[in-house]
Amino acid sequence: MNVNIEKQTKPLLGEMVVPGDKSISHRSIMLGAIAKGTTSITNFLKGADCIATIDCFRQMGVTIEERNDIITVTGGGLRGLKQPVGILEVGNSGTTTRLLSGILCGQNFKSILSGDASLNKRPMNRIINPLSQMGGDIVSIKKNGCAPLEINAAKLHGIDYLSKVSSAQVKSAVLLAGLYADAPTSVTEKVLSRNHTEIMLKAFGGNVSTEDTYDGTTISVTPADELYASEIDVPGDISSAAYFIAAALLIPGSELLIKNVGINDTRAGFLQAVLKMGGDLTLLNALTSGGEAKADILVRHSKLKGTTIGGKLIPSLIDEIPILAVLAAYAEGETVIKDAAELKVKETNRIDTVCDNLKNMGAFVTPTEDGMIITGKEAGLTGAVIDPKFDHRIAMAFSIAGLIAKGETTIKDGHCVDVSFPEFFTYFKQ
Ligand SMILES: O=C(O)C1=C[C@@H](OP(=O)(O)O)[C@@H](O)[C@H](O)C1
Ligand SMILES: C=C(OP(=O)(O)O)C(=O)O
Repeated sequence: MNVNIEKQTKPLLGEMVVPGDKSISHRSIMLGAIAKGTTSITNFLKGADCIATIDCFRQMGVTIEERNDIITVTGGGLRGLKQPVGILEVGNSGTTTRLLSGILCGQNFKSILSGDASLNKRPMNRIINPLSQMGGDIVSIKKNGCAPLEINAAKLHGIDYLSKVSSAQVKSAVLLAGLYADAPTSVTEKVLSRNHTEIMLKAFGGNVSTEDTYDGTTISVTPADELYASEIDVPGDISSAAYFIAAALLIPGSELLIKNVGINDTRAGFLQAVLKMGGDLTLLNALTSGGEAKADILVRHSKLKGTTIGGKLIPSLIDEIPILAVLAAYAEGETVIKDAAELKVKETNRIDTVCDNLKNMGAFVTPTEDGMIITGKEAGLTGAVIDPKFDHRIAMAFSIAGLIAKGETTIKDGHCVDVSFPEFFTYFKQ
């Protein structure tokens, strides 16, 4: 399905909410499924990725129901999962694949995980290596370091793992496997990646601790006898809010309030980057609930300037780089995005896909090994046919670019937004 986008000159005024956070939604199903009792989840994101997570656990005998917009997950405890009959289909979701692999390494049955064409090209040695060090029996079936993955029953040992990448998926896979190990497990990251697993594990009764160490941040988990059901209220997804924040920043006269957005420090780097660019953002009604910080975000149209986005900020805004690149194309001066080589191993190579599509719209952009350099264009961008290569973040970022570009923009295969934000184009039209 191609989506056509016309230039929009009317300001964005009023209030909105965005759907629940994808990372937290995945984890609420996973922990609910291995806990004893019934977990209830409100504001769960019904995006394709999180539905893939639900389907995988249903296939392992977990009862997951929806009533009045509340999802309930009835887990049978840490050892309550049953051997799946068929292949566990993880779709487009790296989070499902990597976190679930950590859990599956601790089970006493065989399982196979496989995804779509994009997922089956993404690197899995980053989890195969540490999980194998723990004694896990996990292999890439095609021996190419990618899914499909086959996992067999094994006894797990605790390890101290120094992660090469700041990746919450790697960290979480190891910590979840650590629940099933014979001794404590730790993961050290140079820069702390999103910490939703640690926060939620505590809510389910897990014993997790975090400390600053010489090498960065070390997160430790002790083997658990059981986890216990909890109640999770998922905050709005800052990654989804980012597109509308960007639209309001770019369209003159806009003043938009986005309510109930997750602003966990390890996730909210986008807000810091926008502030560095001179964006007018105000946080209102900030509070912490279930360990996760949230707030309403008031955003007003702003004249943006170029900046450097790199270093420690990168893990906290990694999924927002496509939309930051769009903002940079409209900012005054040069924006350098660096230390973001991880972009190459997402749903697409996001350095190439962003740069190619920005160039199509007439932007001044140069890809680099670990990011890109963008020089803002006073005359603005011109509408174009955008090929997001089935990458939801690229489709949404360029829909916003199309809103302010001259002429018409067409987003090819726009339905790929279903992965993280199925109602995106409905919100967009409103
Ligand atoms: O743990 C998570 O929920 C996620 C972690 C990030 O990936 P990495 O762990 O590969 O950095 C992010 O890009 C992804 O959208 C969701
Ligand atoms: C990279 C993403 O997700 P995942 O790794 O779960 O596929 C994303 O949502 O941008």
